[in-house]
Amino acid sequence: MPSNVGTSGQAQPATSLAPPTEQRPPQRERQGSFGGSPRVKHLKPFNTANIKILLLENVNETAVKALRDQGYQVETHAKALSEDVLIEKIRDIHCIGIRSKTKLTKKILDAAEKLGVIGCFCIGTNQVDLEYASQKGIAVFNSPFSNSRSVAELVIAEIVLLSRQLGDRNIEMHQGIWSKVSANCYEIRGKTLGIVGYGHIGSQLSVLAESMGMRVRFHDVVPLMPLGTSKQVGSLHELLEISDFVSLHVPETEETKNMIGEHELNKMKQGSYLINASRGTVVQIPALAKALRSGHLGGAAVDVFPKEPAANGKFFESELIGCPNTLLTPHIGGSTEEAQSMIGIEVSQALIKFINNGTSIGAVNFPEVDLRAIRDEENSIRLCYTHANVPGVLRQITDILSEHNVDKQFSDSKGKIAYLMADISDVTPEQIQDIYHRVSNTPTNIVTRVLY
Ligand SMILES: NC(=O)c1ccc[n+]([C@@H]2O[C@H](COP(=O)([O-])OP(=O)(O)OC[C@H]3O[C@@H](n4cnc5c(N)ncnc54)[C@H](O)[C@@H]3O)[C@@H](O)[C@H]2O)c1
Ligand SMILES: O=C(O)[C@H](O)COP(=O)(O)O
Repeated sequence: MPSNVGTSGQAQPATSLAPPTEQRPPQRERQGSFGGSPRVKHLKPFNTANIKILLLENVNETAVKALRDQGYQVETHAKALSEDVLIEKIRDIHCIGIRSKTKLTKKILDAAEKLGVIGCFCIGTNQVDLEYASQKGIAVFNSPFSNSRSVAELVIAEIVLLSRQLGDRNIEMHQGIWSKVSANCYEIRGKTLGIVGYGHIGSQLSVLAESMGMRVRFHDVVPLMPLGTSKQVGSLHELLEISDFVSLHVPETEETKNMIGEHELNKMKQGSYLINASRGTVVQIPALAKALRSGHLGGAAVDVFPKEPAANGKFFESELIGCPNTLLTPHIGGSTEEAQSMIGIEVSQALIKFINNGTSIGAVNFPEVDLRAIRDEENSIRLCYTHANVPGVLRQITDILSEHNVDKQFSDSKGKIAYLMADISDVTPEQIQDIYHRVSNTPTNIVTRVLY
């Protein structure tokens, strides 16, 4: 991170921690003063123009604008970058924004010398090595539900399209073939929709499907409140056996990889349909292709694939190409103007709060810590300390801060790391340097930042 946003134990020059007042950006904004409420300090890094942000995969303009408005240097790319280029680019940046295509592996994260925060401008975070990111003190944010409605609406459309074989009729018409059929075409009213994974998308889909007259049953690994008249069933197999449509809405995890293979497809009803808008690895594609070609399944809609092309215009290949009544879409479940705009706003705000204030609320891999606003005093600072979650750390920090006036402090842990925020008042530039130096040299230090 930039000058006053120290990284792994390396002491920063005194000037970067305590710049002369006239060099500071306009950082003091007054809060509305109902009944004389206290003034709050608007924390900002010393020189926001030092903060370099790399946004890939056509992250929405709402985010680009919000981040540029902060004064950060923002570089944008419409596509994902190749591994080699990414390794070069990531070396020097403080924050990266990606969508579902960019894989932030251990190898890539190791190349990132200054990276402090990652924004996934989507729901899924499986493309990031979250555990390794936390070990390196890199916080990861996403947008947990801004595109859920878009995915649910797409699935509703697909249910209707599949049960009327509209994909195939449309292809035929474009080939000049008139083929008016009603055999094996159905209304969706009264049919059973089986939802696997009843989270943000699954539950939204449940409400929409019931409003179309469907009967909804779902399977989830945790007991959840059924919406409307839907019901949770005891097992995946039970759901597969009773459903006319099965729609998958689980995250990519070790448990969901290859969750739907030959055995599961055989459990599904003759002529039923499978929809996958979750992650490509959840379904075994050769087994699905076989079930479609044999006529055991009546059709499928697939939006996500184990291997997806890196960019528009690149070649796509799959065993599903040419299968009967099979709708293939290029991972567009969340690709609507509304969703992308909301995601841009939500994730950029989380990144700004983390960079400027240290707030980790909403991070997927980090303890969630926040403090109320810091007092608007010239010599007050905020210490943000990411450290190994081992006994005795707080005692060391208390020792270091014991000579100072700690206004407030909060810390929390998640797995192997912990995160502490402390607001300290009446500190001189020399004392700030000393605090930074001593905290960042503790043996448990991962990242120490001082904000003012
Ligand atoms: N196609 C797209 O463009 C698109 C868009 C958004 C999200 N997604 C994918 O959809 C997934 C689901 O999104 P969401 O917002 O509903 O997530 P969510 O976290 O709100 O819900 C996921 C649900 O799956 C359940 N679950 C986890 N493991 C399970 C298992 N083994 N068996 C059954 N249930 C299990 C969880 O308990 C949870 O209720 C995301 O993780 C993402 O990968 C795809
Ligand atoms: O995880 C998600 O939100 C979806 O898979 C959408 O990803 P995208 O932003 O790459 O379209």
